[in-house]
Parts: sequence; C-alpha cells; structure tokens
Amino acid sequence: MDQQSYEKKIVGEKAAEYIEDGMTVGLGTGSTVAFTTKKLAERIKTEGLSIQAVSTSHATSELAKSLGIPLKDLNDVKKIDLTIDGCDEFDPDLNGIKGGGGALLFEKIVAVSSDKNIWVADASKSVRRLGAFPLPVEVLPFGWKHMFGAMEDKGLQPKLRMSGKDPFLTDSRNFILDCHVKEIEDAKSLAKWLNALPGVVENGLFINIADQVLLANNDKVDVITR
Ligand SMILES: O=C[C@H](O)[C@H](O)[C@H](O)COP(=O)(O)O
Repeated sequence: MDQQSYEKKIVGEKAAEYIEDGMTVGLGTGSTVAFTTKKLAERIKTEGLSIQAVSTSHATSELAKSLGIPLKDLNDVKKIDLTIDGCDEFDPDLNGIKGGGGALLFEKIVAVSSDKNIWVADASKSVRRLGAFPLPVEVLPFGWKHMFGAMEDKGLQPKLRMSGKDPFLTDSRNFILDCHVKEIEDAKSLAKWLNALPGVVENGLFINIADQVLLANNDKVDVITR
C-alpha cells in the first residue's frame, strides 16, 4: 500500500470511532470514507452497534448494502447526527472543495442536514488556499455550453468532465464542469456567483460545513476543530 492509501486508511478507520450507538450517520463518498464504511460494518458485527445510515451516492449505497449496513432514505430521517466524508482540499478555516468523484450535490444536501460533519483527509488535502484542485460545478445538460461560456468569461477555465468519449454523468444525470481557478480569492462570493447562474445545480465549495477534519500526519491522526 502506498503512503497516500495508508493515510486514507488510518484516517478513514479512525473516523468510525466517532460513531455512537443509536446514531443516524451520513456516509460520504470516495476512497477515504470507504475505509470508514468498512470499519463501521465491522463495528456493527463485532460490537452489535445499532445505527442507521444515509448515503451520499450510488457507489456508497452499493458498498454499504454489500456490507450489511442499514440504509435509510434521507426523506425518512428527521436529522442526521454525524456525517463523515472525504474532501479534495481544505484550508485553515476548514472550508473545502469536494466533488472530485462527482458526488458533491448529494454530499452537500446530506452535510447541511447533519448536526456534525467530520472530514477525513490524507496529508495532500491540506492547503493554505483553495483552488489548486479543480473546482467541480454540477450543471444541467440543457444549455451547458452557455454556463460554460459564462464561467470562461469569469476566468474560471472550465473543462467538461469526461468519462471516456462521453460526458461524465452524476447520480442525478447532470454534467460536471471542473474549474481550473488555481487560487480562489473569495470562496464565498464565487460560490454565490456560481449558484446564481441558471442551470448550475450546485458547486463544490463547502463553506462553513466541516466541524472537524481528521488529518493524517505520518502514522498519526491529527484532529482539527473549527
Ligand atoms: O465526489 C467526491 C467526494 O467529494 C469525495 O469525498 C472527494 O473527492 C475525496 O475523495 P477521496 O477520499 O477518494 O480522495
């Protein structure tokens, strides 16, 4: 296992310790939180932990189901006690970019419905300023070239995400425009500007959402709290 995969494993597994009996848990998407999901399944089996989970993507639902984790529809739970998710970048204020795997829309809906959000991050995710990781923006396929044009005019250097020869499709069958901004100066106003464009469904800037980040630091896990 390479260093980055090892870091994903230790932070992912550590996060499963934060889940308590009786909780409704939001399960994020990606390779890091997959370790949390697997560890959670192990805890359910060995400790008899009783929880219910809400998933943020088709991929996570499939993984959770295969491991026997009880899943609920978001509409059937009043609130989520704790959501654990990965991130693509986070800054010193614990704001971040998400959506590298295309799951940003459901992830954001689940995150804002949660009492607490913990992100699990390998060392590469910690940045001084957001933007080196291309910012994913989920858009409707209808008229996407016009949204693309508006983003281009704003200097965001969008690129249509592809999956082979076809546009990548999100779980909601939308497209993703990845914006190569490099350094985002004002994340809050950029997020606002993007979401005000008709046809933009959601952007991957997660501002004031994470309460804690579990960050891999060699063999240790640092806990950073907002
Ligand atoms: O859409 C994907 C999510 O936002 C992921 O949580 C994010 O891309 C991090 O993924 P990973 O844990 O695989 O690095």
